[in-house]
Amino acid sequence: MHGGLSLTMGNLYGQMRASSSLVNRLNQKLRAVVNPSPWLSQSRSFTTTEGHRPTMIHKRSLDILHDPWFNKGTAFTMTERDRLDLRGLLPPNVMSTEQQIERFMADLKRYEVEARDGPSDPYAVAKWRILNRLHDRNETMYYKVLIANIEEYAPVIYTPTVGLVCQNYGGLFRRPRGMYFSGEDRGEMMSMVYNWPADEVDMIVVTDGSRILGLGDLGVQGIGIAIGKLDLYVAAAGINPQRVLPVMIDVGTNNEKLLKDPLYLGLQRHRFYGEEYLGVIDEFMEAVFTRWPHVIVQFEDFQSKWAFKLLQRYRARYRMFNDDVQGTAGVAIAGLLGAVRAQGRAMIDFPKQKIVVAGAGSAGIGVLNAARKTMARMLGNNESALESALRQFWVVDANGLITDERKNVDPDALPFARKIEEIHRQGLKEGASLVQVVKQIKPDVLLGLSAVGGLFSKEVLEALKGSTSTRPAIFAMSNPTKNAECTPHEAFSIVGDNVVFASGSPFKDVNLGNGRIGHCNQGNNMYLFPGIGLGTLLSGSRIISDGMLQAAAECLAAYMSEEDVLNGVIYPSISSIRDITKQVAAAVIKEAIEEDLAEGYREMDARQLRKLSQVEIVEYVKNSMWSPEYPTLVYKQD
Ligand SMILES: NC(=O)C1=CN([C@@H]2O[C@H](COP(=O)(O)OP(=O)(O)OC[C@H]3O[C@@H](n4cnc5c(N)ncnc54)[C@H](O)[C@@H]3O)[C@@H](O)[C@H]2O)C=CC1
Ligand SMILES: CC(=O)C(=O)O
Ligand SMILES: [Mg+2]
Repeated sequence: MHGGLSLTMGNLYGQMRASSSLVNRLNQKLRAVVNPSPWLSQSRSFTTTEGHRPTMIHKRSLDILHDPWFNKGTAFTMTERDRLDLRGLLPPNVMSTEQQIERFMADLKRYEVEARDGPSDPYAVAKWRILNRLHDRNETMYYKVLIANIEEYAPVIYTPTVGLVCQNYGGLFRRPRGMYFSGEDRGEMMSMVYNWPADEVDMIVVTDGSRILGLGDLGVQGIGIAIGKLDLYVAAAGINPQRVLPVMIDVGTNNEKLLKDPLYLGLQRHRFYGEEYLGVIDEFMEAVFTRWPHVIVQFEDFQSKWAFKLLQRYRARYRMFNDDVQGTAGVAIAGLLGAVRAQGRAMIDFPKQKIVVAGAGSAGIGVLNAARKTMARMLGNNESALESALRQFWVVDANGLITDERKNVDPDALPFARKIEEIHRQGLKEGASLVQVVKQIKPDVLLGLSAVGGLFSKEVLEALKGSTSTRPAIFAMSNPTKNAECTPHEAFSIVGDNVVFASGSPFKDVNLGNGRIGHCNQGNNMYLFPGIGLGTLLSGSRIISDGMLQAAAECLAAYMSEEDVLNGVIYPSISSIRDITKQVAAAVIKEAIEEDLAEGYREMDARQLRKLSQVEIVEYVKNSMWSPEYPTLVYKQD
């Protein structure tokens, strides 16, 4: 790999006899590591053609990958990975040098063609690359730039651009970030977790790449979403970047294109399923919680079938949550309550809202469950309230309206299957189309988590004009931009100037003429997950309870003033995300204390935590948040 640049030990000592000043210099080098300087590499007398004898190296693990002289990237063989503590620090597929060059060249050539992310910003990927290079070079500066310009760069490091980055990760991959646990690592995870250099890790975001945003199965390339989410943990929640760990669990892919791509970086086999799949995830959880017992694990972008199962499997045992199910639910609840207030009504009127949801996957069902519970609490918090809340929802998936006549309804969606007699009375039937449902129900809210761009077609939006609400709300929450169910321009121009609009990825506000603005809110779980993680960390709660999640959602809902919501502004600006996160974290801590879950964090033990006033909790959160400032460095010998 290093060809003429590498030095074998025999060759090195032979050359050392030739020059005593060089000997001194080389001795110096050898004390630390056999790591030839650029000067040496250019010296013709040191060029070797041997290349078969080993190069001695006094480095291990990430230090090798970050050393341009020794790094071979994806070309490290499995035995080398084991010998040098590299297992898990690289994607699992071992590449030849030729393949590496081919991948690099392919990326270089398609640069101009694929650096496009719809009409929003043709240079988004180019910006991502520049930011990524800074991230690799200087973390402090990277986060300084990100925090100071969060509104401008969140869409680059997060949705929508991160989606495009994941799709092209094979080409964009340069220096590894995070860990890769693969199905081939079974039996090894407990030891390989020690290959990560940090003794303390606060936050892990893990994905298996099976449903990245609305882009489907991207296999090992999904690591980009874990990196993007953790960037927000640092920028918004002030989690120390040395204590975050993005993780990809590579259990194969069912993406046929990737399976056939010789340059794909992940395991080239179909996904594990059943007990085999669970075995891999179990082993991963055990390994990370053994090494870092206080870590919080955020599950991200797992396909629905596993999202719910894994949540149920682990939530009582580990400090974990599923962002797509639980984070999204909280953000949607805050927005739905905002939409009620935007109609000039009190929040307590929420149980009267008629809500049509398109999409019954991890995100849609998460939102439905949370909305049902919120309504039930307002209606008396008992079984009959939970039952009657169900009447407010109509759920449409890829096969149309879900009723109890449907065969093989997903168990998580089953409670929301409408009774067929009731549906007939409403002029509908099993499998009715979205447009038929909107026409007949005349809902207050139309919420999309379908991953189908343009699903809220002209016809659907025309139908929504018949809404019985004084101010219908449209949540086109699917990501990235091209998957949004409609654009704000379509919503305002077809349904009317009065609608409340939110989308998962950012759009610009719409000029309605005569100085009026149609506000485009960003309804994205980024407003909650950083605060849920930070609040859990600082409370020392062993689990993340429903109450803590509810407190986070209520805090976000309360963040907006009456004036804001009446103007159709139901979510805050991302420029205040650090402040929002601080408040959300404080609400989570308060709830953990009330539920007697808080065990404290570092010097702040449980007893002291319980004594804090509301103001003091906020202060505690603020003082615990990391800020990007250069520390003074002093050398200390081991
Ligand atoms: N804004 C936010 O904060 C978040 C947005 N999302 C987005 O939500 C979307 C869905 O995510 P998951 O629920 O995990 O995906 P999923 O794949 O599990 O679910 C998609 C659902 O949409 C349904 N669907 C497909 N075609 C449809 C059609 N023509 N009409 C109605 N329904 C249709 C499917 O039957 C399925 O129930 C993704 O685009 C994701 O990016 C997810 C989490 C958070
Ligand atoms: C925002 C997010 O988590 C998603 O689209 O999956
Ligand atoms: Mg997600």
